[in-house]
Amino acid sequence: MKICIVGAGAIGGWFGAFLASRLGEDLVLSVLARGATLAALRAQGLRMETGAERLTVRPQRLSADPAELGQQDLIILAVKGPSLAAVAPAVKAMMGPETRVLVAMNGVPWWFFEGLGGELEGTHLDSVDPGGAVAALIPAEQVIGCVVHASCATPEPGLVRHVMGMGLIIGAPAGGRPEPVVRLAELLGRAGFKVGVSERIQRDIWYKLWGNMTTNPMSALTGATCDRILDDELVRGLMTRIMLEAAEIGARMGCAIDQTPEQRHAITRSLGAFKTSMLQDLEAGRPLEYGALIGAAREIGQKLGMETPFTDALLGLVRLMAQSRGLNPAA
Ligand SMILES: NC(=O)C1=CN([C@@H]2O[C@H](COP(=O)(O)OP(=O)(O)OC[C@H]3O[C@@H](n4cnc5c(N)ncnc54)[C@H](OP(=O)(O)O)[C@@H]3O)[C@@H](O)[C@H]2O)C=CC1
Ligand SMILES: CC(C)(CO)C(=O)C(=O)O
Repeated sequence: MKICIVGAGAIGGWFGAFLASRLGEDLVLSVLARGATLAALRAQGLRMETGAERLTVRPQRLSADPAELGQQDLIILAVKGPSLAAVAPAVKAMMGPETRVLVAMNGVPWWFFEGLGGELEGTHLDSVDPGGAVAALIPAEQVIGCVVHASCATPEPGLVRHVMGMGLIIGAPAGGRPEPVVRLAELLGRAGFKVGVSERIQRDIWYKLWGNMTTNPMSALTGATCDRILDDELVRGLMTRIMLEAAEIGARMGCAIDQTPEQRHAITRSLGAFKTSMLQDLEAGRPLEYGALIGAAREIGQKLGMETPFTDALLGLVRLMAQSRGLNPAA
């Protein structure tokens, strides 16, 4: 099987290292990378620290040019939201009619309303895919959605630090249990991931977003780890207000959440002191992915005619901070 990782950072590297080390010869692993990451992968291989284990795998093909990597059976797309539009043509270049693209990214994806049904079916979100360029290149029929329940970091290019979690939930935008999804779940399971198949993956995405849309921006704004954010009753209270808005949106669009914000806070709090990927980006001077994490919630609310004052305030703050630090372009 030919698998290509697009976005060989924390999550892409985590996928690549487990797949290559556990599936060995059944796999031809390619990595599309550039700059310092490509140089490090060429010089030292893909390295991962997971618990006490230190792994180094050697992907068979490494390139910044998708033409050199060729057509793939599976592409694992694990870039941050702000890189999506730039990388989509490279994904397209490696796709044939049977290729599946596993979208392992946080937030609302560009294909969210392709197959969900309900009043927003077919809706396009500019906060995620301005102008629809990504949707035109990567059709929803070839996408497999994915929720990642893990935490990883890249202390240096080509090195992944796996902090916790092996959980994946995957599913097709149109729902059900189509054969390619079931086969992929089996393959990922053989590589050591704990995989669930969802018959309505948008619900799982919305539920994960329910945590990330507050925790990630709050961590970037405050510089605090998740435990400290949730132990501060004023910050936690604001997060609760935002989550109540998102829960209402979810209920309207068929992604109802069967929990209270306090129950969700307790789950995140139990994970202890860790830095969200957005805080890691801030510290590394990289763009922040607020579009898919919180801009999308506001945009969906607007399309449903719902007011989201707390969500809007958090979006305004994190967006302005990112723009004033020169991390994201001014709108
Ligand atoms: N980290 C975590 O613990 C978790 C992250 N997630 C989500 O997973 C997704 C990926 O996050 P994460 O792995 O942390 O991100 P990283 O920033 O660690 O990795 C993204 C990678 O994409 C690469 N990339 C970006 N643009 C291009 C391009 N044009 N060509 C080639 N490579 C490119 C970057 O390379 P370069 O350095 O060259 O820009 C980088 O290596 C995000 O949506 C995140 O929210 C979900 C759960 C947990
Ligand atoms: C907070 C965490 C690790 C939750 O899984 C995450 O998704 C992120 O850092 O973006």
